[in-house]
Amino acid sequence: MSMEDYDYLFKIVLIGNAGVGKTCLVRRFTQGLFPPGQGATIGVDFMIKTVEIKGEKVKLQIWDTAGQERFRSITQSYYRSANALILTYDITCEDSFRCLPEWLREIEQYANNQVVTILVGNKIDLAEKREVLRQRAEDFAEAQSMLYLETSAKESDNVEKLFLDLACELIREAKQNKLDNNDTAPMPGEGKTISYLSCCSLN
Ligand SMILES: Nc1nc2c(ncn2[C@@H]2O[C@H](COP(=O)(O)OP(=O)(O)OP(=O)(O)O)[C@@H](O)[C@H]2O)c(=O)[nH]1
Repeated sequence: MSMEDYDYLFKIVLIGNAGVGKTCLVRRFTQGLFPPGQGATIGVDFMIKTVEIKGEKVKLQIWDTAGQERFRSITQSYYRSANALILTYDITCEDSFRCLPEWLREIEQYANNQVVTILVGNKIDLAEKREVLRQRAEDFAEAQSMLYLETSAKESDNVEKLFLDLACELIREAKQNKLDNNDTAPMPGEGKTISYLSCCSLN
């Protein structure tokens, strides 16, 4: 019998400006809590959570990177081995949205070209402070062939959905790759689009 206690292992890396809520999203998902007075991440942090999807055990290795510019050279080295990237911004902070093209350049430069990327607008509990309209973010995500989801780490809105839908998509891709026997591996530089995930609707 195998010593491994899971069917799949995926690496998910969170990136985005400082203060958008990456650490809170990870803590909410892995520990079910919203940490009071969450300090800035130094370098990179990581957590593990194993979930069961349709009878298969999926181990998620979740890497939480520091948004601050001065850690960029450390965090870049985590992109390459990522199966999925969660590009996060704060819906109450126009600046964090305006920086997205910069993050996309980082992804293009450092991530592998099969990486699955999802754009997340966090802090939807602060609706009255919203600076980035949902439609604008959806249009941006669509133009970049990314999925889009809005979350609240504080209120636990869409946080489970974010990670579980990603896990479903990664399983689907892993199965597809096995079937294709790598015949249809994307050409270098070719982006990866994913269709929206209804396979694991959990609500
Ligand atoms: N209202 C609200 N506040 C949030 C939410 N998520 C995070 N915050 C707050 O936003 C601040 C930054 O959260 P972090 O999770 O540390 O942000 P980060 O993106 O990990 O920041 P860096 O580690 O510096 O890159 C904290 O004060 C959190 O309490 C949310 O969903 N709603």
